[in-house]
Formats: sequence, structure tokens, C-alpha cells
Amino acid sequence: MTDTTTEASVASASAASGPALSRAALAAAGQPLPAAPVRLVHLGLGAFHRAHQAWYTAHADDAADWGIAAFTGRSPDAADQLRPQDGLFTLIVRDERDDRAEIVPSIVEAVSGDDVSRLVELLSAPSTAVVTLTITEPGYRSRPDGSPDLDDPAVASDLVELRGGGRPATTIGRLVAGLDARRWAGAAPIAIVPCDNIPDNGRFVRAAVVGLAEAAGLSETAAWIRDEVSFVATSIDRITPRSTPDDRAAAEILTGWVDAAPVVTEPFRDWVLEGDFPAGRPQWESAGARFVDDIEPFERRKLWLLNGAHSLLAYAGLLRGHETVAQAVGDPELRAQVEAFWDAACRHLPDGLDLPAYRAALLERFDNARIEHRLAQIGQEGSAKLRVRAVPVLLAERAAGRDGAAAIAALVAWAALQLDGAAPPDAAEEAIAAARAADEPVTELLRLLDPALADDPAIVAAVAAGVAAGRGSAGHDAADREVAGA
Ligand SMILES: NC(=O)c1ccc[n+]([C@@H]2O[C@H](COP(=O)([O-])OP(=O)(O)OC[C@H]3O[C@@H](n4cnc5c(N)ncnc54)[C@H](O)[C@@H]3O)[C@@H](O)[C@H]2O)c1
Ligand SMILES: O=P(O)(O)OC[C@@H](O)[C@@H](O)[C@H](O)[C@H](O)CO
Repeated sequence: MTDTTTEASVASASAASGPALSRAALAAAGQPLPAAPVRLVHLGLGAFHRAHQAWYTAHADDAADWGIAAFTGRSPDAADQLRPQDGLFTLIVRDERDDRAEIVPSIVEAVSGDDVSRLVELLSAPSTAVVTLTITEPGYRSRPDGSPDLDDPAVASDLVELRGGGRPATTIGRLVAGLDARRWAGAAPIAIVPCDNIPDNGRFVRAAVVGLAEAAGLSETAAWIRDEVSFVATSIDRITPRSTPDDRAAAEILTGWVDAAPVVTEPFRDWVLEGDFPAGRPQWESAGARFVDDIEPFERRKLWLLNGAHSLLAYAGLLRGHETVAQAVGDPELRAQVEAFWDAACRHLPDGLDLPAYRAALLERFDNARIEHRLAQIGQEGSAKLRVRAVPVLLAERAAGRDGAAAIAALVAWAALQLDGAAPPDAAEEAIAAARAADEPVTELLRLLDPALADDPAIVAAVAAGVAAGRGSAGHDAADREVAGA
């Protein structure tokens, strides 16, 4: 798709001041990257979208036909950075030894999320075929079953806006406004493709969108969405940490172009999808994506083994004074905890997933110390993440008559950080504060994750004992500093 790929080591080089990235400047330099027509809309213009869906789209055989209009979720910053660059950005693929950079051209329009008019215009256009999302777990403002959280003030405010034809402020509210306009415009049904780490994410987002449309009284649109719009389930994988100022210098050294918004990622990538695309889609399979009839085994393997281990390493690692995944997994005590958690999880995964190879590859990926994936970032939103990454393994172990100790370890570390007020930020902070103030705080913290945990006296006792033993352990002060500086 582009011949601008460059390989270099950035270890000892220093940044020069090169030309600013833009399509005109690239064309003038003999490296044209023409903008494809917009047929994809993305909501949640963050690092992961650029390392994953934008990469797959750019590498599809029919990339010239598929441009992305990408909207930010909350702040307009990413759009403000990418707009002067015509959506172009540098993707730095970082392995254990080297960096490899490419300029990715698939985002052709970067838009602030509050530009609801542009979103409505694009979703009304028959040429728009797919909406992808990466807005983080709390961004859906849903209950655990996916239905909209009608007690959330932002959701309540959106209902008023949607009823009055106004401008919703949540991403799902904006999506409902766009789909309502599409139905009125008579355009063909579309595919919605959530790319967040949520189990059964297609069904989850369908419940959010249909539920909000119904609650807003848009009954015909709700029925159209339920019956015609396709919600595709995905398992998405590429470890992509938050960018740092050093990454900008690295991008310029690698490509010669000044880029305000490069993204660093690992070489590994995976995308599994299940569902229909009634208005068409890019040939993502030509870039390595897999379309399957049953996504559940892939999704569980990834969420439990990769993300479950990430969360375990985040909380237990912060408690022991580590800052990154590579540091934490290099700690023999934590590596053993990860292996034990994987042993437990694998007992509840189906055959045929080549789990030994998957586990070995994960350890290699976690060991890549040049990817500085910070535990304080991974540890954010722990109540939503643990619910789907560690709790299912624990409940499966308990149902099989075992104590679930390996999965309990992640909950112990999370609860210990919560009780000391040292955990990374969580959108459920009010409920967490109430749990901490309760007579039995451990029980109430567990109830937040899943009521079944609070109803199991053996789990409550094991977590309480682990918390009592672990609080005040060596490294805890360092964890406090890490979280405070996140
Ligand atoms: N980074 C990874 O390694 C990775 C890998 C697989 C999947 N993911 C999924 O992608 C998501 C985003 O990751 P990222 O690395 O791009 O993060 P990021 O912080 O770079 O981007 C997050 C995007 O979501 C938006 N957002 C955040 N909170 C929101 C809210 N409450 N409402 C609406 N929009 C909101 C932000 O504005 C931003 O556009 C993750 O939460 C995860 O579900 C990430
Ligand atoms: O992106 P989050 O915040 O949902 O979770 C943090 C990490 O576990 C996650 O981003 C992984 O790096 C990713 O899922 C790997 O594909």
C-alpha cells in the first residue's frame, strides 16, 4: 500500500527538523499517498484504532476504495493533531531489537467527536458501509448486560436530546442519531463493528444502541436497527501503549517527516470477526483478518489469557513496585502467578486452540521491554475489566469444585490497591468509594465485580485473607507513586 516503510535503529540517533507530514508534501517528494473515498466511520480515534483497524484497512487489497473518517471520543485533541497531517500518521512497529516505521494513509478525515452534524451526514450517505468503535469499556455507558445505564446523567441528557432532535453527547447517543438519520434517508443497513475488549461485543453494543433508541421513543428506528443493522462481534489484538513525546522524535528519525501523532505498536496483530456486512466492507482478510462462524473460543482465549494476565500483572505488579508489563512479567513471583492463572483458564477453554503455543507467544510479547506498556494504564477501569477477564475463570473454577486461587490473586491485588486508595482511575469511583466505606468492604468490592463473588463465602474469605497479607508489602510505596503520576 505504501513504499514509505523505513527500517532503522533509533537507539543513538538524534532528531532532525524535517518537513511536516501531509499528502501534498509526500506527493511532492515522490511518495504519493492519495486519500481514498470515505466509506468507513470510526468512533474513538485513539492509539489502538490507528495500530489496528487503520492498519488492516491500509493493507487490504482494495485499500484505494476505503477511506476512514475517524471521530474522537471525548477531547478533540487527536483530530486537531491529525487534521493538519490530512489524517496521516506514522506507525512504529517495535520488536525486541528494532523499530520499523510506515506512514499509514487510510484515515482521510479526522473529526472532533462533538461534530455530530458531520457524523449524521456520513451515516446518511449510502456509500458509508461500516462503523467501527474503540471507545473503552466505560465509554458505552452500559450496564453489564449491555443495556444503556439510564441512571447515568449523560445518558439521561442524551435521551432528552434525541427526543428533541438535538445533539447527543455520548458516543452511543451520537450513533443512534446517525442511524436514525440513515433510516430516514432510506440508505441501506450498515455494519457496526465494536473493537473494544468486551466479550460478545457485537451483542453488547446492539443492546446499548437498540436500548437507547427505544428509551428515546425512536421506536421505528429502534426496530430498524434491531432487524436490519448488523452488529459484528470481534476479537482484536495488538498491544499498543499510549504514545510518548519520545515517539515523535523516533518517528522523525525513522521517516524524515515531522509527525505530531505517531503510534508505537508491537509486530503481532490479530483480528477475528463474526457477522454480516450488508453494505460491503474492505477485503480485510487480504491483510490477515479472519472471518469465522463462531467467535466465542477466540474471544475467550484472548480476553482470559492476554487481558486476564495483563490485569493480574497490572495490580500485582503495582503492589510490588513495577511500572511496566515487561518488568512485572520478569518478576519470577508474578510470572508464576500468570502461569497458574493460565493453567486455570485453559481448563475452561475448548480443544483446538493450540493453547501451549498461544501461551508461549504471549510470554514473548509481554517480555518485549521496548514496548513500554504501563501497568497504571492497563489497570484503569479495573471493575469493568476484571469482570470479564478474571471473574469468569474464577466462577468456572468454583463451579468445577476448585478453590480458584489462581484467579483470586488478581482480585486480591485489585482490592488491596482499592482499599489503600492507590488503584488507577475507574469510572465506577462512586460505587467503589461506597464499597470502601461499607462495614465489609471486601465483600462490597467483590459485589461490584459480580454479585456471585460476594455470595460465595469461600471467595470472600480468600480475598480478605490475601488483602490482609498483601497490604503494606514491599514495593507498595512505589506503586502509590506510579499511580499518582499516571
Ligand atoms: N491499546 C491496546 O493495546 C488495545 C488492544 C486491543 C483493544 N483495545 C481496545 O481499544 C480501546 C481504546 O484503546 P486505545 O489504546 O486506543 O486508547 P486511547 O486512550 O488511545 O483512545 C481511546 C478513545 O476512546 C475515547 N474515549 C475514552 N473514554 C471515552 C468515553 N467515556 N466516551 C467516549 N469515548 C471515550 C477517547 O476519546 C479516544 O478516542 C481499549 O479500551 C480497548 O477496549 C486496545
Ligand atoms: O485497552 P484496555 O484498556 O481495555 O486494556 C489494556 C490492555 O490489556 C489491552 O489494551 C491489551 O494490550 C490489548 O487488548 C492487546 O490486544
